[in-house]
Amino acid sequence: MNKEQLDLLLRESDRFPPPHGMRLSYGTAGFREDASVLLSTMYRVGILAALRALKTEAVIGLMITASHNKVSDNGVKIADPSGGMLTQEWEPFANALANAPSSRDLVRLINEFAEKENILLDGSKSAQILVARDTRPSGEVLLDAAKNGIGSIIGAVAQDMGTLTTPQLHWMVHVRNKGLESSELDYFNGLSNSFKWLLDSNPNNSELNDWDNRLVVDGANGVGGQKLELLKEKLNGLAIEIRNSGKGEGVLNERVGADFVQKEKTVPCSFGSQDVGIRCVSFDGDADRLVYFTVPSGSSNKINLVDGDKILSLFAIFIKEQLTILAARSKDTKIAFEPRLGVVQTAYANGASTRYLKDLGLEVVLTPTGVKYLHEKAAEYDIGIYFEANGHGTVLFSDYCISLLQPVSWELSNVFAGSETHKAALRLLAISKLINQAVGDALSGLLLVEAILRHKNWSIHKWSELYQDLPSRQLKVKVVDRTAVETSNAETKVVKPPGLQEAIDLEIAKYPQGRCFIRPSGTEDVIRVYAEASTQEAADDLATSVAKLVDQFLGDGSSK
Ligand SMILES: CC(=O)N[C@H]1[C@@H](OP(=O)(O)O)O[C@H](CO)[C@@H](O)[C@@H]1O
Ligand SMILES: [Mg+2]
Repeated sequence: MNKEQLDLLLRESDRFPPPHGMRLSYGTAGFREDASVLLSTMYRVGILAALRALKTEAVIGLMITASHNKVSDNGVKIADPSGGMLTQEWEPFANALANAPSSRDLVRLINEFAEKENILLDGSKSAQILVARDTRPSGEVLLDAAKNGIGSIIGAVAQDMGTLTTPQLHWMVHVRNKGLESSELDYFNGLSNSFKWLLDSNPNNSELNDWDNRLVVDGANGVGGQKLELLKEKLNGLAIEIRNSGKGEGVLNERVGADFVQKEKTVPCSFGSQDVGIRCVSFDGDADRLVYFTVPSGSSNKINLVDGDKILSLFAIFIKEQLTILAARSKDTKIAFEPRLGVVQTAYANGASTRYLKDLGLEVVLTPTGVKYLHEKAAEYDIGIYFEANGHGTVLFSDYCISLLQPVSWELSNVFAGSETHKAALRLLAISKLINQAVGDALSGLLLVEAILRHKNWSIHKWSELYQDLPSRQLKVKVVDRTAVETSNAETKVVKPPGLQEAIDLEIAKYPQGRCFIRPSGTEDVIRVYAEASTQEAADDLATSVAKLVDQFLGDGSSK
């Protein structure tokens, strides 16, 4: 590090002292805390992003959001050159940077790491970082701190993309590094054009006059509703009404949004009896998750949830159908096109969904919780579909798969132009353009769901009846130290503390179709408990008794 760089870092970092007595951790979704303690973290993640951009010689993203968490929280995460999450290999360095007690320690860490990674800190190279934030009031000040961090590495430049959804920023990084157009308008045009194409490729277009095109969207009072307002202008064929768009009285994520709807299975604010039977969808605060639901008739405030597992199932059925159409014709063409299709879930996937997918003949694998794990696994397939039950997911097409699909569609256009086979190839290409290739995206996910439902002429009820969810319950337990719990087998077994898994197994054995696991949350200071059983009462009882066990082994007596 040259003297100019050293002086700059020492001077700037002194302005952002770290909070006392806190241990920050780059968890399931970056750093997340109460916004009031995050200034120094933002500054330091700015440095991290600049180093990553210098190392990879590519555009990097920095997103300020705390997703579904309460409005007083905030957070930050980095998008790698592919548009995916920061490589896990850099997470220990991210932790060390965030927790360095003084400016001198910080500079020492940067120096050592730069040497190890062969990153030149002499200003001889330039680096570009796209920065954005969601609609949280704390975002602006925190973004300034992050820009300061980026500016503390000579040669690194921040480009402020303003207020975006998390997936928009990841998409911009992804396409920018492919040398493609990456403005917000390009994003909206890409989505609306491929959506239109999918609708036009519908075999039953004329019979669909009775398809109910009404859709009511819960924007979680966040950025997603605002962006959908813009996208909506470019969409035909859907009657979208947006509520909780963040323009009115409501508070971000407070009794609204995908996390609330999925975990509480309760009608969100601004929804009610007027919506009975209509297709409704909730985004989370930064619009990287979506779940559908309907409001049943009657006085209860409960909803019928159509969660990430059912979205995954819908995508899987449709893609499999297109592949089957193509395979049937492959003998008539010279092209052998049999891509490997894989489905990736976590232990939170409802057991009924996993069984349903396997019964369809699909290859299903489980990974630990967190998009970085699911994404990595899905990328191993030619077409990999991943979803968390909470509604985060997407469909990944490998470059190899796209490179085959393109000539297949051309060859088919010569011999079978306009045929179902030709359309199947074009539909798969349209899906690969519509669905976000970098991360789960509520906007593109919504359009793909809508296109498929319309294609199949399915109501949300028909979709919901693909299989019956097993009753489930999720609880959180506050413990003294959540890192005391260690797990294995995609988080389904506890390995530490000793004896806890055996005690959980004894509880599970009491319930027909019982399944239960615990794991430390990566975004909250709690242990999460998930239980499934043949009745709701049994799932509730199993979750409660295992929460008690967690409390006995680790707790401070205040489970909630
Ligand atoms: C049970 C659950 O929904 N966990 C969520 C939640 O992580 P935890 O590590 O469980 O706090 O937030 C993550 C980031 O959004 C998401 O990937 C994950 O699925
Ligand atoms: Mg989110």
